[in-house]
Amino acid sequence: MTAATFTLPSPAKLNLFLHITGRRSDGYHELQTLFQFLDYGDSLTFQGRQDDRIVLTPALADVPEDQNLAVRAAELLRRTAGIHRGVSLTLDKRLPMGGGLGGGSSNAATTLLGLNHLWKTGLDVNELAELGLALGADVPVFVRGHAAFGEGVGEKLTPANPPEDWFVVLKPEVEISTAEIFSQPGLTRNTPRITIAPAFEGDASGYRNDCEDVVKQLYPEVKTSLDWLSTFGPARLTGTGACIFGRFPTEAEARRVWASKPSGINGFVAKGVNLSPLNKKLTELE
Ligand SMILES: C[C@](O)(CO)[C@H](O)COP(=O)(O)OP(=O)(O)OC[C@H]1O[C@@H](n2ccc(N)nc2=O)[C@H](O)[C@@H]1O
Ligand SMILES: Nc1ncnc2c1ncn2[C@@H]1O[C@H](COP(=O)(O)OP(=O)(O)OP(=O)(O)O)[C@@H](O)[C@H]1O
Repeated sequence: MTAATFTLPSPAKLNLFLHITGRRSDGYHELQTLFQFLDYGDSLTFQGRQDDRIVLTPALADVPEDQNLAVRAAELLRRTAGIHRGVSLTLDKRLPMGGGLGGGSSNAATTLLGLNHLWKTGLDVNELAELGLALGADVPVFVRGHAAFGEGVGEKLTPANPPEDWFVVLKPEVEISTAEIFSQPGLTRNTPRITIAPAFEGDASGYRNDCEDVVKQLYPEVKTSLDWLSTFGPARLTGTGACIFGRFPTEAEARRVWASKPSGINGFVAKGVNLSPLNKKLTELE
């Protein structure tokens, strides 16, 4: 039975590595990346409505409601499924925006899966992932809900099982636009393609994030935070930044490092998970 009101997680992702292997004729970059989810993120509450309006509260500063990826996902699903139902969405935003944690993409995926459930739209996961891709390159991995090796612009996904380590995630106080980083002349775009075994279970620390050097040059705050976090263990940029993460085998070690961080820098401690908390919760609802 579909409950009238329910809440679903909208987790963060990390790019455990991010290689740029080329550029397509439309300017988009060909990537190879390893996505893993965090057991930390936003949440969305879904409540059916008597009318056909899609309403999101509270509003996000700087994002008009009709451009919010959750609202765009709801409209796209409704149009595709040819239905006329409404919904009230309540967004509990914890993830920093423009941080490389995929918050907007995750909100879109949670909305697609949540409304497929509420409206009994009956689309399968492949159809939902394809719809999601029209909203953003990171949406399909959140829809599928399994850690994955991503290729293309991130939409060709092979399930993976990297170690479920603990992470200290820091958000240096800068805003970084993905478009700005991908348009930098100094970005390397020729990393040789790698092959990883299906269901990769290895350690991503031998690989890198190709955006890191450019981001560190443009944003010294990111370099300072990375230099500090690297003194405790492997540390890296996620996506095009601004967030960086350090990897630790235990929660206790991650929390010890977190406790010693310089004042004035935000972030959180979270566990890396290969099954998305979203898909786990949906299974319980169904
Ligand atoms: C960096 C990643 O987070 C890695 O997971 C994603 O590839 C970002 O993908 P996304 O959120 O869909 O990116 P958007 O914010 O829509 O992209 C903004 C702009 O970045 C550039 N862009 C983005 C992704 C990509 N593979 N190549 C690009 O060149 C394009 O100019 C695009 O217009
Ligand atoms: N629901 C939403 N949550 C966050 N950002 C949104 C949302 N809807 C639209 N946006 C817009 O999308 C932009 C990117 O937000 P997001 O949090 O996904 O960035 P990101 O973490 O850098 O993502 P990525 O790693 O996919 O590049 C924001 O700056 C904002 O303008």
